[in-house]
Amino acid sequence: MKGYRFDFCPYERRFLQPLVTRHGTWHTREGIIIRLGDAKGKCGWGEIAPMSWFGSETLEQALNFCDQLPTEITEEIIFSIPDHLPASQFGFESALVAVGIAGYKRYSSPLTHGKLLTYSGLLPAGEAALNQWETLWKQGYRTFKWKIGVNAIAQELEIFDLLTRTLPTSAKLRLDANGGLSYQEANRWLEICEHIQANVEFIEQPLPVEQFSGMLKLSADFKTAIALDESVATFKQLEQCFQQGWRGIFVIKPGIAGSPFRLRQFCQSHKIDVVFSSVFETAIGKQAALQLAAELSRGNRAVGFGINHFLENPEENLFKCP
Ligand SMILES: O=C(O)CCC(=O)c1ccccc1C(=O)O
Ligand SMILES: [Mg+2]
Repeated sequence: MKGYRFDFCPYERRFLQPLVTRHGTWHTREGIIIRLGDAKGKCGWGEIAPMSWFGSETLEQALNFCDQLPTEITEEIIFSIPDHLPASQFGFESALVAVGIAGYKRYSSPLTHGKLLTYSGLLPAGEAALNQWETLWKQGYRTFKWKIGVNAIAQELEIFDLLTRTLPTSAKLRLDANGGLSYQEANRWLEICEHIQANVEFIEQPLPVEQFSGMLKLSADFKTAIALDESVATFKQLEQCFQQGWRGIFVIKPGIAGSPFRLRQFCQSHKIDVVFSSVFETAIGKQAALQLAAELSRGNRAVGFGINHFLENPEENLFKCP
């Protein structure tokens, strides 16, 4: 079997604006860039960007996995990466596709797939959203995501009221609770969403992962759509939620969803309503994730890959690998 020379290089980069969610504040993104080289000197890059608070392996587990691999690896090794290392499965498989796996059609860019992706812009949590949506609007964003479940509900509802009154009517708003609402609070948000003029595209992960039946009930009780995110972080969870009857929206973060080959098969055989979303990866992981998004998006849901999240843009100096 064909062997590839394997190198890897850890990176870290600071957020321009720290990401505030109900899980706390995230300042620095750490990950691993990997490189596979073939005998002809061609190489393919991939990225492992774990998010253990979301259900993927930790950075340390990914680093340990890379450390124990030989410097020459095969497709067989890559396709047998265990399921508890989903971000690693994504990184290695995308590097393999990039170096040119036999019999696999490679897409040169998301734009050449015949579909233009539209992008959702991420607003900061709290009232900072009020004076930042306009900048994103001027950059062309028409779909916005705002984090909720961070501050007290009364305060967030007040900001929401102001925000929905000032956003242009053609704007779409996504509310991402990161599992931070109680069942009652989720009902309250959804009731308000149904009685306003503004266009709320969906509420993302209103309840904690354990409360799947609560989310099924919310999606049956309200017209505003519910999207699962943390509940479907890895492929196994995605499959389980589908089997348990979820027919609402699935947020897919390819960077932590595991094997892209398996994800592609699943999305092609079950016609699910998907929103693709970033894990704040570098251009390397983003390119691979957006290729999948362009290929597998149905309908016209904006992808959650906004720009300008980082202070350092270190792609150019990442590769001081041996
Ligand atoms: O999906 C988007 O629109 C942006 C990405 C995003 O919100 C996100 C990014 C990193 C980690 C978690 C999340 C999230 O959806 O909760
Ligand atoms: Mg989310």
